[in-house]
Amino acid sequence: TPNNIPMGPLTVPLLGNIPQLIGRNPLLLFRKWRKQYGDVFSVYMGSQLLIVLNGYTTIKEALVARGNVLSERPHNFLLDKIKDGEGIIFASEASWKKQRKLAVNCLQELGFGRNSFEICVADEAKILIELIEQNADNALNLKDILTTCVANVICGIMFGRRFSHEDKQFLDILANISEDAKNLGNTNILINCFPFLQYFPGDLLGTQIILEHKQVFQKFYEGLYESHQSTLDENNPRDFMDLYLIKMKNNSTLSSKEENANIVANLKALVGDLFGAGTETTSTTLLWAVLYLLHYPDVQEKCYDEIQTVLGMERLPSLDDRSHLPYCEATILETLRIAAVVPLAVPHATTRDVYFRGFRIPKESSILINLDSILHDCDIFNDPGVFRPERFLDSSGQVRKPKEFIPFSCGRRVCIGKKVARMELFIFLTTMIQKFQFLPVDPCHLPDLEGNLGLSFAPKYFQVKIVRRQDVKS
Ligand code: HEM
Repeated sequence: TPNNIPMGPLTVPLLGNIPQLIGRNPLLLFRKWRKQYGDVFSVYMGSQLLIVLNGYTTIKEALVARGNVLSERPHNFLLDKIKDGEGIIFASEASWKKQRKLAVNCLQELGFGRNSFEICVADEAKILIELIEQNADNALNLKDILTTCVANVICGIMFGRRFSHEDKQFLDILANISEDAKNLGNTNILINCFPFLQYFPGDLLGTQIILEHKQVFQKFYEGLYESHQSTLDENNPRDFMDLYLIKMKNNSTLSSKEENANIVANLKALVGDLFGAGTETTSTTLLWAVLYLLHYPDVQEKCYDEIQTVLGMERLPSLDDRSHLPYCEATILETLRIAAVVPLAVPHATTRDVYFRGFRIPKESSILINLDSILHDCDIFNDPGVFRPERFLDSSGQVRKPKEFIPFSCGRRVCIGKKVARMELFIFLTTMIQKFQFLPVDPCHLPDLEGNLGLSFAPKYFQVKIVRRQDVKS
């Protein structure tokens, strides 16, 4: 290929590979193109070059050994419009380092990801059970209940409070996050290549809606910031917002209005990143877990039996039980693998020309980290399309995690919420399985295992029939 850029599928003038991708599942196309062009191939979105990296060895080398030059985030039209402050997820290298370090410090001080944090998760799991209980015996879409409970775990740490399941503003915020996660993937492609499409009447690509949501988020975070600022006690930080404000004040050399505005914009961006990333991903994984349990009732029964043997019906699961519930833990790992909720990670980029595996990755091209190519690699995971928790157990029945299992990515940009996500998945899922049996609404038509790919990979709308375990007829 010209200039040593990786090979890739044939392109159409002006549009690149957009015609092949629109309306298709890119993950399936990428599997095919990997076979044709190898672990490093090119895709063009209009004139924009995307380098797609596949396979464990290639991705590990790119993100760890070459992480210093391949961990930037790309700029694009829509992101630049959405962004106000820096945040972490889409921040570019210079401010990212500072923001990520600060966020990780604050979260660690608050016990995020440590066992002390478990109480927040366990309390929310009890509420989850009550809410499901109220709807047992009916056909139920679990999405809203799960999302609200997962979001409230993050709200506890970020804002020191939880929100009611009937709070209209909160529910709207969560619905907006979910809609954006779904739309951003598709909208991103076209609007970034052809920004003039934003002027087409009728909000053809849903760009306006994304920008309107941004205003709603800003108002929500603004309200929380103001209530924190006006009641801040520097010697007694209550939550992430307090800690961040105190740290920024102590670090600050200037006290100009401009700097204050900057701090507030960065705080809102950071809180938005943690709230968005922490809510959508974990609740979607739980939803996939329930969907797979419908398709694999034997797995559901094995999890239930294990919980019964170790905990019985009354004592709720805690993190200390994790090592005694290896089958349940393996079921969670298998869900993270097969569902691959963030299958293309978050796009990476380069700030200069980089030579990688004999190819040139030109400055400012986007790099897609195809985690799906690892999690569904048949050389690593036999029969990757089959849901089989046993693959994560060794011969003595203990959990065995291959080094290639990286649903949270790896290297400098590795997910900062992975410990907390694993904790939430364990407590929420085992508590639900202990109390309820999940059944298909129509046993002859199981809900689809195909998902929708946006920023995350989410199941299509489905309902489930829930029966209290004490009512299950043996
Ligand atoms: C099942 C749940 C989750 C999955 C599968 C997941 C997966 C990922 C992946 C694949 C990335 C991209 C890494 C890269 O660009 O190479 C990421 C980034 C990130 N995740 Fe998660 N995540 C989950 C939960 C969470 C939670 C609970 C939080 C926080 C509360 C969180 C916060 C973040 C942040 C802030 C980043 C950006 C890191 C950076 O750019 O430096 N995630 N996550």
